[in-house]
Amino acid sequence: MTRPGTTTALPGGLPVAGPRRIAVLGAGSWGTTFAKILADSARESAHARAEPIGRTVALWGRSATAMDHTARTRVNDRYVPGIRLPERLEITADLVAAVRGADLVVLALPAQSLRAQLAAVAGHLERDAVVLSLAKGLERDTGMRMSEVVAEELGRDTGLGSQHWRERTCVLSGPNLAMEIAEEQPTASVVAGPATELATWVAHACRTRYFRPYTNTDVVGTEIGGVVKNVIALGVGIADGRHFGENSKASIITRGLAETTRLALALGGRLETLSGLAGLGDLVATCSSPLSRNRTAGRLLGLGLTPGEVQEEMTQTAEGIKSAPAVLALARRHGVDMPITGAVVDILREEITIDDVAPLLLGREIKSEGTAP
Ligand SMILES: NC(=O)C1=CN([C@@H]2O[C@H](COP(=O)(O)OP(=O)(O)OC[C@H]3O[C@@H](n4cnc5c(N)ncnc54)[C@H](O)[C@@H]3O)[C@@H](O)[C@H]2O)C=CC1
Ligand SMILES: O=C(CO)COP(=O)(O)O
Repeated sequence: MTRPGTTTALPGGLPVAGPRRIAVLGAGSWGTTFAKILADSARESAHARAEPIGRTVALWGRSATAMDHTARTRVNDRYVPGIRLPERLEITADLVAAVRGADLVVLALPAQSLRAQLAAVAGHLERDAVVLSLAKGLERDTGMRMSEVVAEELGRDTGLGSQHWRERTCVLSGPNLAMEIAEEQPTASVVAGPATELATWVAHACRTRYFRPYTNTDVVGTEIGGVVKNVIALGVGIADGRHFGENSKASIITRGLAETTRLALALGGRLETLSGLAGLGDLVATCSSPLSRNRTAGRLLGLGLTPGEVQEEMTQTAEGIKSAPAVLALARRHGVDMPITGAVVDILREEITIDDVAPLLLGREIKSEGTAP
């Protein structure tokens, strides 16, 4: 059955057999790794059909020096050290060349940079292109999800209207620590789109023997799961930095899932999404792994560094730091109680000290368990 607000057909102008050219914008850890997935997928599916590889994949990064170096060495030393990138992957700092003819454009940029980059690229996008957002953040000033930013910004800049882009925008989220995937460790993920056909079209383009995308049409739930788990991972990191043990961390993870689910449901997301890869799956991976930048940032806070000192220490994006206040504001607008997010925001604003956080992280009133407020 089709859900209200979803469409059933592949939008016009798309090759049914899958994208012919894919551009990945953003050559950090996830963009570089995802470009590798796409290039490997193109090779594997051509091999399975005993056909030549018909699909090109380009990875764009803003630094000409860094992209030159990566193109020459086939390794992105700074973000995914030691991983050799597929020979056929185009590596470029030329934005126009990257997106020319691309029928799938993947956005692998930090959430707060996305709008400006969309404005820069809008004039060069193919009208029928599909957009896939990988970012796990809310826009700080507006509280918008990335798919909303894409539809609004491209709708305005291309003159095609936000509905045109809403029908063509998918998001990908799940337990996807980039470095593990770059090492080809088996991993699952979720592609959510406005229609199953479109999500499936995208999923086929990023399926490899080590990366397994599932599909759904719950764009809201999938995005909220990815955004809020970063904030909860900050909370778990704080507990870790305070040398609290596994009980504390499991308690924060579990109650963190409850508040994430409350927010997602209030915004129209679905319960099964939050108990799936984009909810529970990502939360567990991020909160358990020393590879997580958000957990690491939280840990530094727990060890007593100020938020400013933590920002200076972090060489990669920890989205939760900038998104946490926007998550809390969004929750308040929808009357959703998020005590762990609230405590993390208080710490980031230096309104409470790390010594006061233990009771706050798990609320203080006696309530019944479950996701209800
Ligand atoms: N690294 C990971 O394991 C995963 C990351 N993500 C999400 O992917 C998004 C991107 O994160 P990462 O690749 O990890 O970040 P990163 O910190 O590794 O790299 C960010 C990249 O974006 C570039 N960049 C920053 N501002 C820019 C701008 N204004 N214009 C153009 N390029 C700009 C940087 O130069 C860098 O290449 C984030 O929203 C993150 O939450 C999602 C799943 C996994
Ligand atoms: O989103 C991620 C794993 O799914 C990456 O988490 P961090 O951004 O905390 O490293």
